[in-house]
Amino acid sequence: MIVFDQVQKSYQVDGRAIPALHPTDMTIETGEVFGIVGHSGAGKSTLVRLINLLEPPTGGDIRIDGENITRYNAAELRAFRRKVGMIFQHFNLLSSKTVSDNIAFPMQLAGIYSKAEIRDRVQELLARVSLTDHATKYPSQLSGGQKQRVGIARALACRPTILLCDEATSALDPQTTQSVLRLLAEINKELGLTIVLITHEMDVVRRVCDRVAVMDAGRVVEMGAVSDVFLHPKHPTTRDFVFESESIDSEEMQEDLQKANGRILRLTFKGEATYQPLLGSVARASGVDFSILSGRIDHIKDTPYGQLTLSLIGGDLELAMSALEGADVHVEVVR
Ligand SMILES: Nc1ncnc2c1ncn2[C@@H]1O[C@H](COP(=O)(O)OP(=O)(O)OP(=O)(O)O)[C@@H](O)[C@H]1O
Repeated sequence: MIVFDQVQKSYQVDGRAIPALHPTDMTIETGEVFGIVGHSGAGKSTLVRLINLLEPPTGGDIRIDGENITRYNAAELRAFRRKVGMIFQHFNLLSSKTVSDNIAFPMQLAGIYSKAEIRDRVQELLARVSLTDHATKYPSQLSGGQKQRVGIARALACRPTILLCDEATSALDPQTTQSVLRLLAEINKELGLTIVLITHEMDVVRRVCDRVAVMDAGRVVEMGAVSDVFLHPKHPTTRDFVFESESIDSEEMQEDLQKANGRILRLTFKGEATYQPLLGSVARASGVDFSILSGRIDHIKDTPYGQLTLSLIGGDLELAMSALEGADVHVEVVR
């Protein structure tokens, strides 16, 4: 478990302390995939670099599995850093080394593994990231997705318990992004690794994360289960991210809604409710007429969900709303 207790970070610029992370409390559970989303400059990288103490905090305590890592001496810090792997947007591979040698590098640096151990571990990791046939290639001979797979294998070399991902899919096309995210989800499930993933795309959070923190101007402005934050965003920054990921233009949407008659509801179905033929029976029982203004069906990690924006006219609106809520549908009155 990673616990931030009033952790803060300021950078010294021209003799002045500029805050990048205001005092923050946060808990990341062991074995979860935790997303940190925010616009450029929000403080995401700073927050993640505090977890492996690449940046020391200017205040507060960071406890990992009960140990206050901010009090570590140099030797403890070296041992701790082996337990935290990191992957980067631009992969940061060594261009003069082969795929195998890139993966072996952190183990060689650690100086605690035998040659045979390193050789066996590299083979095992090549298989895990499906690059066995590319072992002797150099980074320049690989695609972006393959490079990131090397980055992941290298990060796993010393058997870390935490994997930090800094915009790991931002330089990849959508299809390659999906395959890298699938690999991360697989690693999380099979190795029980805690993954902390920074991104500026809510879609990445939706696909792989269990919980998410939304950052804005050096503060965590919203934090919770992805299904709660994604389906019921509260902070304007979160709403912007969700709308962006759903390609919704909020001004356009407002214009469209103004043209619709009656009461406007936004319904959110989750899990099994997503597939139930509910609207027809509710309309018949309550006598309301409805027209569909927008709708989508998708997944949050493995859970299906659907969202519908409806305008409702006539009939018994109260009855319709309570029937929907009784069927586990979240009902939000838009107008
Ligand atoms: N080494 C540094 N020295 C001074 N200021 C810094 C330093 N690193 C970051 N900052 C500042 O701290 C703030 C947060 O930066 P950070 O890199 O954590 O944001 P971010 O959300 O990761 O942004 P991006 O998505 O662009 O990487 C920014 O205002 C940035 O200019």
